[in-house]
Amino acid sequence: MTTRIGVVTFPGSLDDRDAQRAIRLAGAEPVALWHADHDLQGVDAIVLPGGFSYGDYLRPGAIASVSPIMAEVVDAANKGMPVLGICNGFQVLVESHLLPGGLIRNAHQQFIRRDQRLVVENAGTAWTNAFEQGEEIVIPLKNGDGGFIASDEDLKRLEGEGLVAFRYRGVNPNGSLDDIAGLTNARGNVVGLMPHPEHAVEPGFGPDMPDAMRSGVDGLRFFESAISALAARV
Ligand SMILES: NC(=O)CC[C@H](N)C(=O)O
Repeated sequence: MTTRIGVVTFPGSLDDRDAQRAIRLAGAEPVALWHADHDLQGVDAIVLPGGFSYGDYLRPGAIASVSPIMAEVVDAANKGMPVLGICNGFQVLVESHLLPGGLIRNAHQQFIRRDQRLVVENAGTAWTNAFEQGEEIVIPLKNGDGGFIASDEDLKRLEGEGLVAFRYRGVNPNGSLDDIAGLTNARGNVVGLMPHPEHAVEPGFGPDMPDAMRSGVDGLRFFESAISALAARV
């Protein structure tokens, strides 16, 4: 049976269609979910996409975190459903307390767009199992509020328990603590990151890849990871 992965659209979501397309290219069926509904339509996994949900009012992700659909997403995540938050989706996960810490204005106060090198620090999650531990990947980054912050206590726990899923390599583009680009929960089903895997799923349309050894489709493996994590479960 085809894996069905839901993509939530909030008012102000921008990358929901790209996420749906990435899911399709990875071999799963994308299912459109609406922020005002309480219905997850029986999906197997969920993506919270990038954008500016509710105009980033209050704080990015803050209003989305209390939208009707998020009550269902939090419940499903707590029961083990794979949930991926991309950029604004990561901000929503943090605001929903599914992941710790916060995301604040980039240290240089500018919106940034770049093809970003990352290290996969935890290849044991539902969204990263197709990678090698310590593998370097390149996917686009584009945000204004990507600076990861956390209390000393949370940071110590994240580092100590291997919950840092991705770290920036080369350049720390936004002043994130410990170069943190993405996190996982302890169970490995909830992952959030600032860069955008759904924009690196097709050769020629993703990051500019000067290195001939690279394909530009590193993002596809996030979605393939979830498909195989779900297949292994049944
Ligand atoms: N690309 C995005 O998802 C943008 C996220 C967020 N609203 C920001 O600017 O930080």
